[in-house]
Amino acid sequence: MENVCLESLILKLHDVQAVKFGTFTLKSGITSPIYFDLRVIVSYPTLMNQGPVSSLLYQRAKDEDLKYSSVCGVPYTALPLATIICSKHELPMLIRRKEAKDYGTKKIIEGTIHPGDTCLIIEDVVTSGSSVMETAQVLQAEGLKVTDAIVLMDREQGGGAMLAKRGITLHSVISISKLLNTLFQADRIDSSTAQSVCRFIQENNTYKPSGEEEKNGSPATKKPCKPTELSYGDRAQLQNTHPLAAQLLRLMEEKKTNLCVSADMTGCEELLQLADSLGPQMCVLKTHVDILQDFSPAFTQSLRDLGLKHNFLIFEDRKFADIGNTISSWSHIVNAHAVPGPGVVKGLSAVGRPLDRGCVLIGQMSSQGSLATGDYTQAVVKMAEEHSEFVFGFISGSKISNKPEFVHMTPGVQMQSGGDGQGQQYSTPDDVICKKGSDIIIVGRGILGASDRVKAAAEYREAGWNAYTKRLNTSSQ
Ligand SMILES: O=c1ccn([C@@H]2O[C@H](COP(=O)(O)O)[C@@H](O)[C@H]2O)c(=O)[nH]1
Repeated sequence: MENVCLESLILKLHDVQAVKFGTFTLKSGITSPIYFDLRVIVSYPTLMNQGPVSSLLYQRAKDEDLKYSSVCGVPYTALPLATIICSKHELPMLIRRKEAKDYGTKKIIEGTIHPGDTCLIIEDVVTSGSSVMETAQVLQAEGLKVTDAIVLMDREQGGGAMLAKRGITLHSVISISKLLNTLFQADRIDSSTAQSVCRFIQENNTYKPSGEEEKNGSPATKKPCKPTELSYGDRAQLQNTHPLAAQLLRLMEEKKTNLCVSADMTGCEELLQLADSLGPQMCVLKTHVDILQDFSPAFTQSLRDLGLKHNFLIFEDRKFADIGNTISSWSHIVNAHAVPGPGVVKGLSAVGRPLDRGCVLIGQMSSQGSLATGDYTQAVVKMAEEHSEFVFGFISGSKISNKPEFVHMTPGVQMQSGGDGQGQQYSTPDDVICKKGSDIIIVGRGILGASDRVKAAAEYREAGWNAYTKRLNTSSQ
């Protein structure tokens, strides 16, 4: 099924308000942040007919190579869809009545029934799967076989698993994940709406597997709703992305690197040589200039020149935690603890913003026993969101904000997990980027301690990038 076609259908469904976001009370009494009203599509003939709905439903059955002799739409919304499919492809149709007539034939199924034949069910939206099941039972009572159902929109709330348990395979044209991703990427919804819908879907699964199934894995278990991961390049283009974060994400995509080298050394010359030799491998060079014994303003200029030469940003890891009237204005990125309160960000921003600098807040630390956890980390995320004109990301062990405009940078990375015996805790590039959802690996001694630093940096770069592409590929769709 062509993606472009699917995406254009999703946008059209949103245009005609067949998909709505807000607060809706469902038949069950549950409050949902999303509502589907596909009944409206009957008023849009191009959407129904030449438009993609009926053709995509038919195509889905074709893609699965399903064998069936008749088609039955679940009343009422799917009735006209089944009609279009059957008339276009010259297939016999069956109509299920909601109530049997109390006169004449008293039939509940209209059309010619050939017991033993297979009937394909068509449905507009599936939540629990009960409507598909009711129709299947009526058809089965007439001697028909029902093995598959095609649905335009699967809410991914357990309908597929329930039907699978009863021998019916559900094939969906649009998954909720695909819908959310398409609308998000088209700027129709923001990331917090996408996240809240996902949460709702995950927390409101209608299928309760039996104890035995839980042990053995429930039938047709799907990947949970999860918005598709945006690439670094896509995130650079988001409206809310800070200009410095956009520059960083763009250069990461271009250079294919998410490696930040932590240049913890005491001599300017050695540091400049390192920056020059590792420049092609990294997106950021992190410094601790307070440990440089021969620091001078000329050094910062040379470092900036190398940044331009190799297209990397400079991050001075000063970890400001004061009232905020001091800042190193020569580095692109600074970081701060949130402990002093928002004043630290305001102070740094007063100097840094006019120079197009940006700040990352320390949300978590890699050191053993760190107090930056739980509510503290959440408070840091809130502070970042409230000061996103200057704060564009975090130092953290994992992704701590779902907003794709924020960049996560993780220290404590080596090829083998473990520790340095002095409190530093190491995770691998794959753990940090793929499993924990961070964006940038910060590597110090893993590279500085290697006999061949260029080779080691290339290996970390490759490991970090592979973990990122793996993450992109394993996200839904
Ligand atoms: O939580 C934190 C915050 C910052 N760092 C800094 O990262 C590097 C890590 O160096 P390695 O040699 O790779 O251990 C270092 O500059 C720290 O100051 C951190 O480790 N943890």
